[in-house]
Amino acid sequence: MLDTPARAARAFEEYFAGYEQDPIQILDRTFDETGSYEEMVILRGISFESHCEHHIAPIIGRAWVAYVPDGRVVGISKLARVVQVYAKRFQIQERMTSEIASAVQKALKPKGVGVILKANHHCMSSRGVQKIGSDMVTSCMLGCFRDNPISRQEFMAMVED
Ligand SMILES: Nc1nc2c(ncn2[C@@H]2O[C@H](COP(=O)(O)OP(=O)(O)OP(=O)(O)O)[C@@H](O)[C@H]2O)c(=O)[nH]1
Ligand SMILES: [Zn+2]
Repeated sequence: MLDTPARAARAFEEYFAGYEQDPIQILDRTFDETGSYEEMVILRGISFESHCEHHIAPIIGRAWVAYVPDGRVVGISKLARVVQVYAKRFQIQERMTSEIASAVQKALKPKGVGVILKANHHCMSSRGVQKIGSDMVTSCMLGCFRDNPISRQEFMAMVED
């Protein structure tokens, strides 16, 4: 175990690398050659690994990120990168959900943004109350996803269990 302190420090640098990255900058490059595409764009099932800020235990889950563009779209990998940046910080799931939605809203100024996260909290399974198999589901709906039930339903229908 002689090398463990240094190894653990390097691992923590990876776990929390998201503090060095700016989500708005990631979303900065947009494309307006959309061929007048106006419908919803959804990136489904983006896997993430985060750590809860209470126990520094893993939070393992998936994210669904949707937006309705208003004249411009972003490279689709950038949505996954934004999820990754916020995951690689100390988190609670509620804040991570709203941070992702706010970043997409701020950078793209779309007609609306929807974010759903489903995750297993290891602080609840490997310790403490020791409940395996329950996941936590959180959502943040902005713009038309908040105001228009049809947009919200269209998004929810794309989120498989
Ligand atoms: N709402 C929310 N709670 C979380 C999240 N991650 C961990 N927690 C909870 O944070 C709480 C911290 O509660 P404390 O009572 O201070 O800690 P604890 O004594 O270790 O609590 P137990 O986990 O119940 O043993 C626990 O209930 C965790 O389940 C999260 O992302 N969102
Ligand atoms: Zn925890």
